[in-house]
Amino acid sequence: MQHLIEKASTLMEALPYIRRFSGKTIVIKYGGHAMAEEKLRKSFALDIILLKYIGINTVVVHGGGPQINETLKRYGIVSEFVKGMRVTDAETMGVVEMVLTGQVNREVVGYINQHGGRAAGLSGKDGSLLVCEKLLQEIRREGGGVEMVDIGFVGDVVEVNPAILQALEKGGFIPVIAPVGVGRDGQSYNINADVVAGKVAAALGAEKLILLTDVSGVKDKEGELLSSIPLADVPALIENGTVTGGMIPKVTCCTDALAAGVKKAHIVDGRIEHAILLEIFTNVGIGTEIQA
Ligand SMILES: Nc1ncnc2c1ncn2[C@@H]1O[C@H](COP(=O)(O)OP(=O)(O)O)[C@@H](O)[C@H]1O
Ligand SMILES: CC(=O)N[C@@H](CCC(=O)OP(=O)(O)O)C(=O)O
Repeated sequence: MQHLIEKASTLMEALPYIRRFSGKTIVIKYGGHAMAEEKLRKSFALDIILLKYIGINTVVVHGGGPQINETLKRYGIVSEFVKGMRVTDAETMGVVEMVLTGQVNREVVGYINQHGGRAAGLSGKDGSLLVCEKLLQEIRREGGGVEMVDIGFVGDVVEVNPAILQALEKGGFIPVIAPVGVGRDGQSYNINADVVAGKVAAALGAEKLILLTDVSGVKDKEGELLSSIPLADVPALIENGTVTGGMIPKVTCCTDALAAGVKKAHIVDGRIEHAILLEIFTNVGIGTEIQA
């Protein structure tokens, strides 16, 4: 009996959030640690299924950096990163597309469906969802000056065509997107998955963007968690070296998404079971909110 009362009171606490988000869109970037452990894969799948069940239009974008690294290593291909983006030559692009669309996407769709959901996998090529041009990465040179660096087939998303996502939603499916885009000439492009999540959230006018990662959130120079960061403070955190590497695309895609009208953007600890439900349905802050 006590157990039932506890369950009912938890549900009552969640009700205002359920009402608020029902019928709205939430975009979730799935990556890092949450993909590596069975219990976290299961809790992720169950959270996504629950969101869909209560009427939230749920869209998943997955990463796969560690899986790409593993396969590149097997082929003896070395890759480097510039400001969190993988330098992607033609050979690397082949591996990236194979791993993201042929392996990781299938696995993520598999976890969700295995636990009772209806996920359908696609990449940015399907329905021309993510049209890209080559991204030139801006690098500040010591002693001043800025240089635009060509990092290969890394995509700058210039057009999002969400019709395919809307068609899947109508059919009751949960779209699971691999971060590969297409140029107007048919060239495949490698896109950072956080960037894809931000662009898709903006195109769908999402209520929330949640980036699951392998740390507790954005930390300051002393290693303390910053539970909220005003949008205007983000450039300085990058300039002064507080935010580096893979955290750069995360914070910048949150600021871009907020500027494009997404209501809330969060960087959340994917190592916590049911991190998504805790973020959406409770007052417990479990990461960093980038505030508009
Ligand atoms: N200020 C910061 N706060 C937290 N993590 C940071 C910060 N700056 C850089 N990082 C690094 O960013 C990483 C998260 O980015 P990434 O490895 O690309 O994650 P994911 O695989 O989840 O996309 C963290 O593991 C951490 O090493
Ligand atoms: C351009 C670029 O860097 N693309 C990423 C795509 C995968 C990704 O973003 O995976 P995570 O979210 O796990 O890091 C890459 O090649 O690793």
